[in-house]
Amino acid sequence: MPLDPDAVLAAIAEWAPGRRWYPLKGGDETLTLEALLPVGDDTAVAIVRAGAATLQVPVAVRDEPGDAPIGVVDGRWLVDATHDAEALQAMLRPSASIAVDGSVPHAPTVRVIAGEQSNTSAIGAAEPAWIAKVFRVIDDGEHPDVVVTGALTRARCDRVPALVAASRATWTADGVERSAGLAAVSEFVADADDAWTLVRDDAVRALRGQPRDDLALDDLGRAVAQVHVALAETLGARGTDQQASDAFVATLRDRATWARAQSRGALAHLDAAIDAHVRTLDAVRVGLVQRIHGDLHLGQVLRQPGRGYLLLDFEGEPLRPLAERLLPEPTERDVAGMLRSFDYAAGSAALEVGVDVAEAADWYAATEAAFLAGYRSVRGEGDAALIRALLVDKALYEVVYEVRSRPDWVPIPRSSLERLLA
Ligand SMILES: Nc1ncnc2c1ncn2[C@@H]1O[C@H](COP(=O)(O)OP(=O)(O)O)[C@@H](O)[C@H]1O
Ligand SMILES: O=P(O)(O)O[C@H]1O[C@H](CO)[C@@H](O[C@H]2O[C@H](CO)[C@@H](O)[C@H](O)[C@H]2O)[C@H](O)[C@H]1O
Repeated sequence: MPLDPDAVLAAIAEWAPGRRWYPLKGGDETLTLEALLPVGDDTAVAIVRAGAATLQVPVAVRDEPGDAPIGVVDGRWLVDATHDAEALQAMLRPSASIAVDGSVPHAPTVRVIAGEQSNTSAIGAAEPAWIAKVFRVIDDGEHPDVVVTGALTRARCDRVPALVAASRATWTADGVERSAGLAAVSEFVADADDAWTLVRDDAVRALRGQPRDDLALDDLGRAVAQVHVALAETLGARGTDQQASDAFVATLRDRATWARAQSRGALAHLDAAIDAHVRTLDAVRVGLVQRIHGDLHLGQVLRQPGRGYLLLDFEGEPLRPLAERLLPEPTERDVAGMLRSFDYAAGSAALEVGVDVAEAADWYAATEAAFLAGYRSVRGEGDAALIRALLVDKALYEVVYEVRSRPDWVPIPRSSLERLLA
């Protein structure tokens, strides 16, 4: 039975603003339906316009609400198709409006992973198991996660889960043809530990003087460097001339301006220090640029017994426009991202233990040294002045991220900035 577009949109408009992945937090935007792409019986992908964002909402009609009901349409349940094995796999197969590169082994059941995600990921209990990441905010053009993970998979780099398949849709909105990536399916890394938990717990134990395991963070440094080498080999690296270097540095200045405007006063006491920092950017130079991770932090890293550390989620920073996230960047940005994450682990551990973050200084220094030693064993870690500028850049971004998402954590990046800018 064809779905009634008006009824589908009405149900989605009620439900979507309450989802973690919903990008606009005001809640009073008018949603419009750009397309409803059928992908089988009673299943469709709704392409929804919400403010400046385009959202993907896969839906199915069922007799029962299941564990992810959206609303009632024509007396039946409209459900979130990412939670439904049959419907999810229908959208991972080619259809009239959806092209799929690769093929996904059949899974009798799927399980959506819980947590604070920008997208929705479901594990398919197939042989071998896979994880499908369904992008929620979609945009025209290549999806960075698909481009980068695809290149690393083709290069047989085992520091990322292999890309199994990727889907993209084409539709027409207001007479204009649009085409965007919808989902990426990757090898599921079983029995893996999340590196944020490992490293943060290690910081807590260090602050409490408790016995600790060796986390072998030199292997994490090697993993990041191996990914950088593989990306340069597959997608290319190029030198920058003065003009390109200046243009990059200008983006750091713009980001500082953006962060000040978006930080709801959280950076007001650092006004003079940020001004002084912005002036020092004149001396910063960028050498090589290439595709990088772009939002590297410990939450994007898994450790699998016997395999070591692996990197996930090459989408770049979710608060940045997609076009910017596709640009080549200095690898120093990823090195700085990981160092910021160690500092976050220290800040979060200090909050838990109830001590000043200064007490974690030795832990931080040893953690940074292990990571950088591993990185350096594969390739040079880069330009120190650029890394410092990118540490500040990331901490400024993090203040905005925390103001919007986790106000209790604003003090973590803000106290880092106070130290970095002192
Ligand atoms: N290939 C994988 N194998 C095992 N777990 C994974 C895999 N990919 C993602 N995960 C888990 O899913 C979480 C979210 O994945 P991620 O790609 O970071 O999504 P998002 O962009 O929505 O944050 C990760 O932190 C990790 O715990
Ligand atoms: O994982 P995402 O791509 O959605 O990244 C966003 O959320 C991250 C938090 O989940 C945020 O990372 C910040 O918090 C981490 C601890 O939770 C910390 O390890 C990172 O260093 C810190 O930047 C990331 O900035 C944001 O883009």
